[in-house]
Amino acid sequence: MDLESIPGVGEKTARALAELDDPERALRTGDVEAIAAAPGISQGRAARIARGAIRLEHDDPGGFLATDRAREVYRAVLELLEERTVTDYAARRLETLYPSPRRSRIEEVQAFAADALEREPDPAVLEALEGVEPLREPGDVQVRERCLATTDAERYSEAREAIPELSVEVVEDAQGLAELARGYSTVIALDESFAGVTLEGDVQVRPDALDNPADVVPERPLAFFARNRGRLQAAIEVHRAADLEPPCDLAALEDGLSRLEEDGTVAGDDELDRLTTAVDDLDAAAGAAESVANDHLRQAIREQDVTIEGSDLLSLVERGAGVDSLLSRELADEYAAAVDASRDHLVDALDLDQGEAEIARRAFSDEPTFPVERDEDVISRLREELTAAKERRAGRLKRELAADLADQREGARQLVRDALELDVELAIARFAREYDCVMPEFGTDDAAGEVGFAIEGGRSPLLDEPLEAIDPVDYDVSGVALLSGVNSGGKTSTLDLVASVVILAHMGLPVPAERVRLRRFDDLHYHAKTQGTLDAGAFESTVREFADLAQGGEGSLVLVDELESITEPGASAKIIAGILEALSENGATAVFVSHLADEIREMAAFAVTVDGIEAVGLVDGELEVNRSPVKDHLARSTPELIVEKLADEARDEAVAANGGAPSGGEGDSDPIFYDRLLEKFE
Ligand SMILES: Nc1ncnc2c1ncn2[C@@H]1O[C@H](COP(=O)(O)OP(=O)(O)OP(=O)(O)O)[C@@H](O)[C@H]1O
Repeated sequence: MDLESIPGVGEKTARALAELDDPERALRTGDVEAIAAAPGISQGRAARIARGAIRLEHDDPGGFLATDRAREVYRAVLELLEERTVTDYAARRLETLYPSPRRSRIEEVQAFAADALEREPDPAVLEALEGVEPLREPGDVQVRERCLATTDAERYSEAREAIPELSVEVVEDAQGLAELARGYSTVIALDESFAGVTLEGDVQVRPDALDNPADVVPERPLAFFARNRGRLQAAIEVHRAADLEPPCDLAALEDGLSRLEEDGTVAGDDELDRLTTAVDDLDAAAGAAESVANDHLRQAIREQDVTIEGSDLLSLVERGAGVDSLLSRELADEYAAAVDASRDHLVDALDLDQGEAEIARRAFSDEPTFPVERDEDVISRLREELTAAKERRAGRLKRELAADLADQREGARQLVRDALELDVELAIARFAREYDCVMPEFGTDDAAGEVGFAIEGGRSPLLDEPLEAIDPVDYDVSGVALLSGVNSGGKTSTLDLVASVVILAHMGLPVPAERVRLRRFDDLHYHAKTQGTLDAGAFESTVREFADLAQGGEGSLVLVDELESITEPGASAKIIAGILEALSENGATAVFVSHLADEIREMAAFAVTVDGIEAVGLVDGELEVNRSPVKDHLARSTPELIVEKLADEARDEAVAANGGAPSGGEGDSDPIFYDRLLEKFE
């Protein structure tokens, strides 16, 4: 894929994207997280790039959302979807869904959405998703006890490149290797020429080492799994809870992970634990063993009556002999017992095996001394012995576990991707359930004679009301229509409903209605109500904008809310009538909300449809509104209904005051006056 051919991707971004492991996969699957891993690319930019790649694939010119309000509505419905994701990944991935005029794109997402609607948003799955995140590559792994060695400068560079986790040393000859073996637990010689050389220490000759890095540094795959252990366990849980087809053997992966500590070492091996504890506790145990011997001896000395002949004492003193010779002479047995106890203590405390115990026992000399002291050289040897055994064991376990896990790497990646993708699907499923959505039905490509849109039982997701408080709205428009209606009748909410349904439908998603039929639009121009009268400059630019709109318009859906405030009512009606004429001639679909519907109709050179949201009457003194616009019907205005309401109230008051007979002409509430007004509205 030529990255620079993606809309919005220049040379610099293309270079950044090329640094990704698999840029094509990331772009193809809309993996915003992976795209954002490219240097200098934010999540928001990554989503735009992903949308650009999709546009390129579907030959989509873009620009469906042609106005600020259209973009706002898109953002609002997207937010409703994003709110229903558990993971950040899924929220970012949803950003790659955008309204497109292209059939192939709409159908692609529709197929995905149809699968999504089959999903059950089980609370256990949602809970398990909390722990899933895209996998991370481990940071720098450095292994200090192993090194690579070569005599060749070229191999040296090759080795540094292939296995950066180990240090690479250049040696002259076998002598050099021997020196390295003193500093490292394991030396891996890369040159064939060293084959057959025997040296002290763990020196391995492995000319193929660079081809099998995981064998030489099992820490590498282990670090990957250790770093991602929690995420992988959560993804396993998601697969189980949702009963998803797993891309790898879940039990084997789980078993491998359970053998891994968070720092990449191997867990759950008794022998390794024993050796690790022995190394860690060696000093403390040696100190304790000394105390055992000394306590023992002290006790023995205290309890002993030492009888010594004067001549013997004299000779001892003359020889300058210390208490040690006295000990060996008089307390030899006690000393032997005390030292034995200390040796036993050391062996038991560190749980040493036979070979180690033999060394450990030598830490306390048979030569009597008081106080008894460990031989530091012996303790050091023991430490070296234990450490080497520990590293050998850890190395073997790591290699075994790394071999078990290495094959699961791809499966593990897929496992997490599938879990994250499920979150995207579940967000769509939850949105669709909560808003009682259906998949919309698109008509054929040509608009001629076709419905623009027809919504049955639609409920605007933008209304700030609980779903059960929203009255379902039916509304269909083909061609151009004016929408009249009482104040606060729901005209703006109807435009919002149309806009959100059309946007969701063009995103390929289900829509909040009982049934929706529509044609495929090229773009959506939604103009929100302008606040107050525009000044001359703003008026001019608005008229210019509509002039542009009136030029194009074929394949456009134009929604306009109370444009009349752009200037005084008479002039507004003329301008709106002109715009409607042009849009109608161009075959656009349009709904203009206006309080001047009647005047505009008068001005228009064609029979513009006027639909109306009507107050059906007064119920307990409150206006009751039929939220579904009535076709070809200018809605009665609110003032008329208010007068009707006042007339009714006045009549009731009069009846009450006169014990039944309406009088008229008295007090504030004059029914006759209100009736006179009502006649004028007829
Ligand atoms: N379908 C509906 N179901 C329930 N309530 C609704 C519905 N449509 C609108 N409403 C309520 O009516 C209020 C007014 O709606 P809206 O602003 O759309 O009316 P309007 O006709 O555009 O008003 P105006 O005459 O001021 O322009 C909304 O805030 C909402 O509370």
